[in-house]
Amino acid sequence: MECVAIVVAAGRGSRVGGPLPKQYRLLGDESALRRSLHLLAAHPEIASVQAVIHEDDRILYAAQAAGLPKLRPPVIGAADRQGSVKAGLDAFADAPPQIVLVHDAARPFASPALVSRVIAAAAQHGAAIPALPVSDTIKLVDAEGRVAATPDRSALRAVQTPQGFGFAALRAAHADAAASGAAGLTDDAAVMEWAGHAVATVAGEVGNMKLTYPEDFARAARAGARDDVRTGSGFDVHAFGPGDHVMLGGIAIPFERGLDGHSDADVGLHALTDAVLGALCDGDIGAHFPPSDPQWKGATSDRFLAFAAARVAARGGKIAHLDLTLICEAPKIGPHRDAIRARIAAIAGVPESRISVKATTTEKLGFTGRREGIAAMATATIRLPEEAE
Ligand SMILES: Nc1ccn([C@@H]2O[C@H](COP(=O)(O)OP(=O)(O)OP(=O)(O)O)[C@@H](O)[C@H]2O)c(=O)n1
Ligand SMILES: C[C@](O)(CO)[C@H](O)COP(=O)(O)O
Repeated sequence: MECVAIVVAAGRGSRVGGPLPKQYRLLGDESALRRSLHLLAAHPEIASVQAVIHEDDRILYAAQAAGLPKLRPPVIGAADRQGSVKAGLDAFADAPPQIVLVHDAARPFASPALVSRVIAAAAQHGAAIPALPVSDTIKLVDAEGRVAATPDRSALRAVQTPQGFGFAALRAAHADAAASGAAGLTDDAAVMEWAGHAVATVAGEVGNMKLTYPEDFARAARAGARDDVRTGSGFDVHAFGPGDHVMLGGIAIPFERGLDGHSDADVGLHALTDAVLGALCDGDIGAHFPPSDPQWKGATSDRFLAFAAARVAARGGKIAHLDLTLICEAPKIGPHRDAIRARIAAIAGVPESRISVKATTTEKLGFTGRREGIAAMATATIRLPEEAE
């Protein structure tokens, strides 16, 4: 069952104000839009992601989308959210998927678990939205602000995105609503209700706030400060054997020997993979890629680090920093340091400015000093959302 996602990001953020639309403002080191795109693009059940943007934001968007997988070219939105969602749906007309999620760029803190919950419920019920019980008493007021009624709070819910739907039903509902001039439908569930469909609810998340007012950015900063920051370490050794190059940090370095190993023996990428898995408390490289399994014989080690990085992303986390130390008398690492940093950055999907590569000898002492092999130590720092607990 193919599932795609639409991220609506064409709003102007007038209630927040400021020189940049709110979805492009930085929250720590990333914008709300990039966080929302990353959440969906990294999710294993989502095939592709369609962003809907304002025509004035093409350059801003390109910077935020850089390097993210599964993104389709953006489409231009409309004057209201309802019209922007319709533009996103129309972009899939040629190859309609079964399920579509619609998510606000302005909700950057949804978790991968919530995405999975909505997809499962949408597949089962045809329409599903995250909902939370309300804790305030809600009043209906008249035009003068006088209380007209107090609805029964136990039946009220505050609803969020991502919202999930059968694609064909949502597209038809939006088309009919637009043709009938039905306006003021502030979420996609309301469009489906208008068209006569039942909508199921799943548990929402307290942390899945929408950035609507200036104060929400201060709240978001406090939430970010509660991220679960973890460090992992990794260590690996491979002995020299016959060959004319060694693989180190994902690049081939010409040398008078090779490194022995079941895979390509890239001792640097192995140490980094274990460091990332260690930070996740997710076993080690041997548990995920057993040397006894013939399919890993001769494998290039970039897949091991990419796998570990994907496990961080699947938990809604990010790699904040990788630090690799290569220990050998030869080959000389210095001339290759920049190439190694660039390669590790590309494999792990982390900016190069967050990758450190160092080298040292053991002053001719021990097995590395006797030029019997190469050792590598690594440290990884990752940030997981608080919900990951
Ligand atoms: N014409 C619009 C209006 C809104 N949105 C998107 O819908 C989401 C929820 O809307 P809201 O929080 O109201 O954003 P804005 O419309 O930008 O905010 P404001 O009403 O304060 O201008 C946001 O990700 C916003 O970018 C959109 O794609 N197209
Ligand atoms: C879709 C939504 O986020 C669900 O709570 C909300 O309705 C969007 O409202 P907005 O006025 O467009 O921000």
